[in-house]
Amino acid sequence: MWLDQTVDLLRDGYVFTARARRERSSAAAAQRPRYAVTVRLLGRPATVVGGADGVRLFYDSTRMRREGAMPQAIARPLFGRGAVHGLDGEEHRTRKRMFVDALMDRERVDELLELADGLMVEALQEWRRRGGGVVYPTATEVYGRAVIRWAGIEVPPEVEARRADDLAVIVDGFATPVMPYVAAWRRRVVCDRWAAALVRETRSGRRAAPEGSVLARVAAQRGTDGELLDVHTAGVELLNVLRPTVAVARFAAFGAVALAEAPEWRRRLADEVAERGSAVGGPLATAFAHEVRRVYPFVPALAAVATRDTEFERCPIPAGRRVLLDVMATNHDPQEWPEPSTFEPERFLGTGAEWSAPFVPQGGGRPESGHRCPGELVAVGLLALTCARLAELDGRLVRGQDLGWSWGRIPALPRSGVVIAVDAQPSVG
Ligand code: HEM
Repeated sequence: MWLDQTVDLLRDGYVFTARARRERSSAAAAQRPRYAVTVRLLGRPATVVGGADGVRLFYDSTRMRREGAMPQAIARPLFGRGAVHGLDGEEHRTRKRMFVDALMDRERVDELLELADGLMVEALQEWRRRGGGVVYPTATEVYGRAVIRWAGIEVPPEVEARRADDLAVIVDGFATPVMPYVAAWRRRVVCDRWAAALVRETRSGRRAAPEGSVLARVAAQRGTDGELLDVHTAGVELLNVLRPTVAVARFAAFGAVALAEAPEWRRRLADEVAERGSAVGGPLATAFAHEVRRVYPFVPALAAVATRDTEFERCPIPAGRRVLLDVMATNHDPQEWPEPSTFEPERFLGTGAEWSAPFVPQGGGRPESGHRCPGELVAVGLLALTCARLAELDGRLVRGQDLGWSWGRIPALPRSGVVIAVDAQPSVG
């Protein structure tokens, strides 16, 4: 068996699978599989799949499980111990229903988006006063404050800001040795304690959580045995709503870059806000957000384990083999996406492409019945309103900043955070 490639994965990040495919399949170029390549990670072989067929295989729960798929060294700091991400079968269905009920209710999500929009307008007014600002930290704080309040967690504003920062540090460092990873773990411990205390206080009646709020739901959540989840696990799941919402700020930074590179879309989005009198839920801004999620890097790959012998592109996958879904390559598959490198939001205008098999920025299949992300309404809504407000702001990128990112650093982010200058204008909103 060939050498372990875990170090290559840490070094190559997003381009690891592409590089592995190129190196392994050059000998058989005529018969080159589109996705299938077997790599060796953490001492075990793993087979890469992708494209629409790969997505169908990966989300076939009769052939794949999640338990043991993600290395604990990554899953623990990012998702927390006992999180929904690693569950299977009835246990997963029971836990997942809570997320789907809380996060896929359009009316409730609209309340979150309106709250976030109000905070975003305030933040951008402050930018106007100061002559500009930086997209990533601003979006981190706005999304953090909004989701904490919407989740039914009443805490002082400085705690909202601190927790938003903690959660952003977890996302930033979970896959990057050494200092970012240590920082991520430190913040994980702090956030776990905080979230467990919120659950404990809610259960004991010392804290009021509005009915139907995320906090009320996690505090009341039961396992398949009918018992309340232990406070640690309930807290972990509370954070599994807050943390990824804050992480949408990474897409916001990329969205700001995309807007700067597409002046025509900037005009269209600004006009849409003016016509609709709202930045929430605009069809053009929503299509723009989908295209940002398709084009820019966030999740590189997902992991499962085969539960029985199967195959992909004639490559045998024995039971027990780790399987990686190549998210980045699937979102850029030239057989599925014409001119995949071109930024073109029209692909998502009234086409339903956001529900097509090869669109997997937040996983594939159905959120109700599989592991697909239940937070897409939230993520797309926040990203769309942010792009719409930035379009309306009509700022410009500050020259000389480093908008590049490292393909080796997961998750990616433009290095400058995206610095925007704004001319003094009368305030709107
Ligand atoms: C930054 C934008 C986001 C990205 C890129 C993202 C991506 C993903 C991906 C790739 C998965 C795994 C899918 C799978 O394993 O098959 C996932 C799962 C999940 N996401 Fe998101 N997500 C985002 C935002 C959100 C938001 C805003 C929420 C909550 C408000 C959320 C909550 C979850 C939860 C609870 C799961 C676990 C689902 C399960 O295992 O059944 N995510 N997300």
